Amino acid sequence: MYLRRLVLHNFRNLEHVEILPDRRFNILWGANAQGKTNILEGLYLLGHLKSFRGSPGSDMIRRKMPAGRLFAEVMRDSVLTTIELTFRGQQKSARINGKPVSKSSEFLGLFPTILFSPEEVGLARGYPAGRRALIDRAAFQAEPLFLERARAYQRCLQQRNQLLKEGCDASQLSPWNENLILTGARLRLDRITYLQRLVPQLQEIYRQITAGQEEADLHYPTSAGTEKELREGFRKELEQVAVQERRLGRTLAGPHRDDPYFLVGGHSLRQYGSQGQQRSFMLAFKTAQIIDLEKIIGQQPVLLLDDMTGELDRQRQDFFFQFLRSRQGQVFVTTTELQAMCNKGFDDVRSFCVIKGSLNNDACQ
Ligand SMILES: Nc1ncnc2c1ncn2[C@@H]1O[C@H](COP(=O)(O)OP(=O)(O)OP(=O)(O)O)[C@@H](O)[C@H]1O
Repeated sequence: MYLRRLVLHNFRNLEHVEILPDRRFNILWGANAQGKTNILEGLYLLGHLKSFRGSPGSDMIRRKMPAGRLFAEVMRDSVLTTIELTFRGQQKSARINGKPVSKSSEFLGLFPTILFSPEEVGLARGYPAGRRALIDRAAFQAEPLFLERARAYQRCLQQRNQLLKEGCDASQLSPWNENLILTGARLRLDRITYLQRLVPQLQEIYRQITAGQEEADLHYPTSAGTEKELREGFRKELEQVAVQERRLGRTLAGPHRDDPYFLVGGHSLRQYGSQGQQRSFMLAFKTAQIIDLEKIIGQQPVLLLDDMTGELDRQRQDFFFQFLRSRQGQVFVTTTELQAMCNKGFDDVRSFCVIKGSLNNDACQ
């Protein structure tokens, strides 16, 4: 699977950019704040329908313009599919092969991408929500059904929080408890199932990155079990916090509060990990995610690497670029240093110089 053509129109600072990428390695280069990451964001949006920057759709439209548009030609097993996203005000509409799409599930999965960005390195040290989101995004991509089930939990959680806020009585809350337990246990099981597949791979890669010097691990806070056991466990947690929940008016237990812990050498990465260990962990996580996704979907996802040079030292970069060379998939990487990136040993590299929201290879020579 690869991207054959990309058009970004009135998207962020890009007035009209058209890219005919190489099937393997593409470098988006230029000075700071020119629009390189905006192009990656457009690619990510076409795969995930969401920005990795957490921005609302209206932020994506070029300032003073009524609408922005992303268009891509995707080749998969010699079949061409066109995908298109249009942003107008707060509205976002999607098309596949020119036909409007009503359900996001029809669109998701057509253009699988995996992002590696410097911001993600901070997740190991940050709030639990970031670590949950990292795992969820990876799991949803491999198993789109997980996303539907996670949304069912979120909807139930919001309703239950609303009732708690309004000071409802126990009988009103009871059906919501049951639904929360059902959907919450399912969400925990989905996360645990995904991690059971991912973590052995992550451990192996971490060993390789550190030349066998260190071990990494990732634990989900609720112990694995059957769905029934997870339901019973969640029920007990809710019973324990029932009084406090009524006082504070919100749900205090459940998968929305779980804190997955990342470990290196048996110690918490968040509390004791060095910068280098955090970077290595994230590199191992992402590499494991790529390998897993390739196995699951039988296609190579497109990799989006946002300026990794500043985040990874030479040894880790060498490891990662060796891994990239060993696979066949398409890669887009942003950098301010073209030459450094060209020296990574790729045979086919196409570079695009980004200046003030336009492509201009001549001006960059
Ligand atoms: N909606 C928008 N309309 C116009 N310009 C925008 C919009 N959103 C962001 N920008 C501009 O896009 C530019 C940032 O682009 P981008 O994040 O792609 O930079 P970059 O080339 O990746 O830089 P760096 O190397 O610093 O990461 C900024 O100048 C910002 O003001």
